[in-house]
Amino acid sequence: MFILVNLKAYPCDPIEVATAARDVAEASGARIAVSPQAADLARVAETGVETWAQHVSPNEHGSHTGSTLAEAAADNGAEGTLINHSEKRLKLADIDGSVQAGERADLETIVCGNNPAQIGAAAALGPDAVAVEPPALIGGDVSVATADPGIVEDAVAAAEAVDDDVDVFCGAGVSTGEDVAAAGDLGAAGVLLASGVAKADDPAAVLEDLVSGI
Ligand SMILES: O=C(CO)COP(=O)(O)O
Repeated sequence: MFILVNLKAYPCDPIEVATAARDVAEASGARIAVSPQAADLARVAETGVETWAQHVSPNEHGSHTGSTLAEAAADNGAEGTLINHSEKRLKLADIDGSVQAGERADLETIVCGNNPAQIGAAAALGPDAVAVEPPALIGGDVSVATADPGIVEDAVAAAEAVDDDVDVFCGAGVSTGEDVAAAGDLGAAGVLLASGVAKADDPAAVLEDLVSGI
C-alpha cells in the first residue's frame, strides 16, 4: 500500500511532515510520499522523502503565466503528480493534457475522481493510477473505506474494466492504520490523505500508525 500525504494549503510545516514521513518510510519499508504546495517542492524533496506535486498544468513551455509546468515540478524534485483533485478540478481535455504533461516530464500520475464513473473515465486516459475521493467525506473523520466501502469496490471494478494496469487508490477521512488496512481489503493499492496528518499535533505518530495497516 502506497501512502500519499497531500498537504493541500494547510498551515502545517511541510518540512516537519516531510522529515517524519521520510523517517517512518525508512524505518518501516513502507512507500510514503508527501505532496506539498508547488512553491515548497524543492525544499520538501531535499529532505529525501518521495515528493509529489498537487497538480500540473496541461501546457508545455511557453506563454502560460501562472501555470505549474510538469517539467518545473520534476526539476524541483517531484517524482509524481496528482491531477484533477476534487479541490482542483479540470476539464476532460485538460486532465488528458496534464497526464501527457506528467508523462513528458517522467512524473508518475494519479488522476482523481469523485465516483466510479469518473474513475473509469480517468483510467481511459492512461495514468499510472486513479484515486476515488468522495467530496462529501473529504476532511471528515470517517474513512471512505468505512463510510462507503461500495464506492471503493466499484471504483476498482470500473478501472479494471478499462485497463487493469491502472492502480486504484482511495481517499477521504483516512487517518489510521485500520483505515489503510480496510482500504487494502477493498482492493485499493494505496491511500490519499491530508487532514489526518497535516492537522495532527504529532504527524510522526499518525504516520507510524498508518503504516501499521499495510
Ligand atoms: O483530499 C484528500 C487527499 O487528497 C483527503 O483529505 P482528508 O484526508 O483530509 O479527508
